Amino acid sequence: MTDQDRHGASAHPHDDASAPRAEVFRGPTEPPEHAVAPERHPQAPEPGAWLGTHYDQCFGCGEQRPEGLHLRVAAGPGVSVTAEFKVAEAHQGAPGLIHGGLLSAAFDEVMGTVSWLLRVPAVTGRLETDFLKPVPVGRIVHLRAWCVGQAGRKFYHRAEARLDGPEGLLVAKAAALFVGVKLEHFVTHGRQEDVQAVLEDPQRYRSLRAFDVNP
Ligand SMILES: CCCCCCCCCCCCCC(=O)SCCNC(=O)CCNC(=O)[C@H](O)C(C)(C)COP(=O)(O)OP(=O)(O)OC[C@H]1O[C@@H](n2cnc3c(N)ncnc32)[C@H](O)[C@@H]1OP(=O)(O)O
Repeated sequence: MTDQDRHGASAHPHDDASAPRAEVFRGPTEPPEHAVAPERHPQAPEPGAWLGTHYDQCFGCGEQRPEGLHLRVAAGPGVSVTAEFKVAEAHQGAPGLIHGGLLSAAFDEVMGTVSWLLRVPAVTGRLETDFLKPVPVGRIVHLRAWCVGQAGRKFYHRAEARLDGPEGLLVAKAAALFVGVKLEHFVTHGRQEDVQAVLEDPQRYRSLRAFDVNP
């Protein structure tokens, strides 16, 4: 059976007149035509400044999670951040290699931290990862994430991971759609004992005030 037999008159399924048109295939992580360039908040930390953990129990950046990634994220130029972590024993999938889901988690964390420069609390709507090379235990993964566009509440981010430093071997790439939310999102949906603990801790509350200036 030929392609023509399978899909009617045309040789390719996407040539079928009843199939969705090309723009439908752009994908939800691609900024639409009307997207605007993201704006770095005037009070965002200077490039090079450490952004610190947003929550000490966070798997990505929290200091209190022994098995976590312990990402240290720094503001970069424009609307970008950089970060590094060391691949630990607890991060293995195949013997001696990082678990792919944890690399995606690292991307999620750094792209999530881009929100700090925009001063808009946002959560991941969609996250795509291209795994290009295996990543061994014991190596440093250097990450960079940046925002490529905004359309209303939707923020379009990109990220890359390189071995050992900013000029190292490119091992993975990611694209994501983040959706801006109100702080109520966290307060309403989080397990209440954890939410209360955060709200009652003045140190944590100070870091959350970064978001209050935003409409
Ligand atoms: C106590 C306080 C602590 C605070 C600490 C801060 C910590 C931060 C931590 C960060 C940690 C790291 C980060 C993490 O790990 S964040 C954790 C992982 N993410 C989540 O848990 C998010 C779960 N999802 C939701 O809550 C809702 O679905 C959201 C909020 C995302 C949207 O529901 P909402 O009802 O609000 O809005 P909407 O449905 O009208 O959608 C709005 C627009 O977005 C478009 N869209 C949505 N989803 C998708 C999709 N999948 N593909 C394509 N498009 C999508 C949608 O079509 C629409 O477009 P348009 O029709 O307008 O054109």
